[in-house]
Amino acid sequence: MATFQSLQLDRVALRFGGFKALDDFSLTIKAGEFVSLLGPSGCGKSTALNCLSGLLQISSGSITLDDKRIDVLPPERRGFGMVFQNYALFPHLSVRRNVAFGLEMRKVPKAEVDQRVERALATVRLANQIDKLPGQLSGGQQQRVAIARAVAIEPPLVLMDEPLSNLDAKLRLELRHEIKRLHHALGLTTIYVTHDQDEALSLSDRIVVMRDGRIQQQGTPETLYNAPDNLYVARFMGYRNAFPVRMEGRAALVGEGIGAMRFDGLAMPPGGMASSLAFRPDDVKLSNDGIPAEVAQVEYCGQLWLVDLRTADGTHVTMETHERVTMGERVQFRVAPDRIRLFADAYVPEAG
Ligand SMILES: Nc1ncnc2c1ncn2[C@@H]1O[C@H](COP(=O)(O)OP(=O)(O)OP(=O)(O)O)[C@@H](O)[C@H]1O
Repeated sequence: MATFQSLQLDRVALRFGGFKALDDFSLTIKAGEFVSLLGPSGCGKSTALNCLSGLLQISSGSITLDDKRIDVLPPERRGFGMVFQNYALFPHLSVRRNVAFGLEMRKVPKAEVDQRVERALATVRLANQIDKLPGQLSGGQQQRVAIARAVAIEPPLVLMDEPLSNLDAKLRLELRHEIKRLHHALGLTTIYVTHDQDEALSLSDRIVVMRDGRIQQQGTPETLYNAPDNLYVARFMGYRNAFPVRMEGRAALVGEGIGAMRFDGLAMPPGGMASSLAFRPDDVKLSNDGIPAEVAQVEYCGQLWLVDLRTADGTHVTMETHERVTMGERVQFRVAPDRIRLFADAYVPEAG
């Protein structure tokens, strides 16, 4: 496997006409890391990946691999492995020939090509499908061929653009485990684009949350999950209960009048001004002396119930619980102060 110490993007920008799809994008990736770019559709994830691969030419800034400037090189000279959402296999070539293709392009001797193809296919557990055509394989198997093709060239970096999006839920989970296993087994440095919070959390050493072509926050999955910097990142991390907030002394108030929810003992955001508040459904607990609410809706999800609670002033709070509740029931709930985040940024209703 080709090795390096670090890959650095320094103030990279990419403009399509007057539109900045990527702006002031700086990121350092160490060898062996698994880094996810996470964000909604159109935030610039694929653009960032394509700038790395060389499919897009950056407008300004630089990309360096150790001390070598690579943004000036064409894609084939960068030599990164790529895995796309739509597999991008040659339909008329066998699995063996698909995986061999990149090696043949690099003029690797035939005996070594055979060896490396077989090894790569064994790694993704497809050794017994080597002579099939892509059309004779399931979606999950085709994506494993694409992964084998990417790793067979032993690249310094593997770039994956939503590789699991076209698969059904069960296969997605299976292949997610497979990607994690491969990453550890091969020590692959991987940059992974996704809009799926669970994928990013389960796979990554580090997550980079993007918005409008810029980095909002980067950190370990635990940091982003437990301490998002702002409401935008929080929503991506599952803080489904988000509200505008009013401070009265040290108390945070959500809603109006006597039905307002009151939270005490919360940590203020840096700067000391709070405009919004958020917490996750799994941090809402039923309690005998909490905030009164009525159960407005219950969804059974197998392991738990997803419950829509309506407070006295009509505010809706989503709770995940293992306790059975019924529609119309009157309950009380609590959220531990250390599970509630106050943010400086203003509350905006979620799009869609
Ligand atoms: N060739 C292009 N010409 C003009 N604008 C483009 C082009 N390619 C992408 N864009 C715009 O750049 C922005 C970022 O696109 P990009 O594909 O990187 O987003 P993304 O986060 O990967 O989204 P998705 O998850 O939908 O693929 C979008 O607003 C998109 O419309």
